[in-house]
Amino acid sequence: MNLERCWWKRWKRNGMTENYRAGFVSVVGRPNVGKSTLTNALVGHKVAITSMRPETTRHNIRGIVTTDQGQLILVDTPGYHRPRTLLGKRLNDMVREALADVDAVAFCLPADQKVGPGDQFIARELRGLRAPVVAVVTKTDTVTKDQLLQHLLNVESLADFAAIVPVSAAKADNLDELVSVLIGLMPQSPQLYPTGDVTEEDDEVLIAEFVREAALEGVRDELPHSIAVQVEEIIEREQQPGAKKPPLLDVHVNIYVERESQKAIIIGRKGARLKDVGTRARKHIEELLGRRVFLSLHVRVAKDWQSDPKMLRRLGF
Ligand SMILES: Nc1nc2c(ncn2[C@@H]2O[C@H](COP(=O)(O)OP(=O)(O)OP(=O)(O)O)[C@@H](O)[C@H]2O)c(=O)[nH]1
Repeated sequence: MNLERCWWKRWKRNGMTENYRAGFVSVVGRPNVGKSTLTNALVGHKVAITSMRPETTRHNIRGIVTTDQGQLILVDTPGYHRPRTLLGKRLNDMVREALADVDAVAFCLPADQKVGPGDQFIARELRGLRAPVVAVVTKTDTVTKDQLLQHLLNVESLADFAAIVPVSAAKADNLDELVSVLIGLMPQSPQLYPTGDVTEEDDEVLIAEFVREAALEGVRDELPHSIAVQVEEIIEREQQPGAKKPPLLDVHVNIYVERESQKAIIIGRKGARLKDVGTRARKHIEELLGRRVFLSLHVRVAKDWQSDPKMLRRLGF
């Protein structure tokens, strides 16, 4: 059988036309400009964690947006920044990796911050790419119309963009327009992932990320950078005879910090803070897995792991 014909028939049957477009879009920008919030808003599901602290994203997380016109695989990247540690260097390498071979780049520039040297640095890095770059002005809900207009002019003079699209992920404003602009830049291609898929990440990666997001809440100074999370194991409990619901899943997760004093902060008075972290993370994990979970969190000290190549490798960097 002619494989190509078979694929074509399936494509047609799924209601796709020959004008369908699909491809990869790298979402880049300085730390804390709203890349992960935007990725989640476009995908319509929580695939990337967010926080008020800069440098939250530590992996290239893929989120999938499917419409009748096309499909976007968004690659949410760590914030591009001046690295202070080996981890920082690895994060920048991840961004560069995410930029290789993409079909378009969404460069996020927040409306509430002046275009600065950090943005100019990224714009220079992007200049060498073959892929078109769309400037996405994020957080438009935080400024007045006049301020937005001025910001758009400043962004325009930064580089030669394929388009400039202002959006607010928080207010779901102009997101459809951004999707349509990005799809317009994708190559003609059949759908790359089945309709309904929202991410490519393993459950373990997402579980670790949900725990890290919960652990980040309310901690200050250097502590957010010092937290790393890894799922140790997931064990299915035995099904009780006659039980109607599926058995609980035991999820064992390690939270690494760099010093004993940080361990005490994460655990909190009489373990209250850790319990709270567990409750919040469990909610997202149960949504993700669609079943009840017993989450057990262990806080461990891995001295200066951000600069320890062996530990970084163990943690997947
Ligand atoms: N008001 C407003 N706040 C936003 C919007 N988008 C993101 N934020 C806030 O900005 C902060 C940073 O958002 P993130 O999505 O984590 O930013 P990021 O660029 O992924 O950050 P890194 O992972 O550090 O690179 C969070 O407190 C968000 O709630 C928006 O459209 N409007």
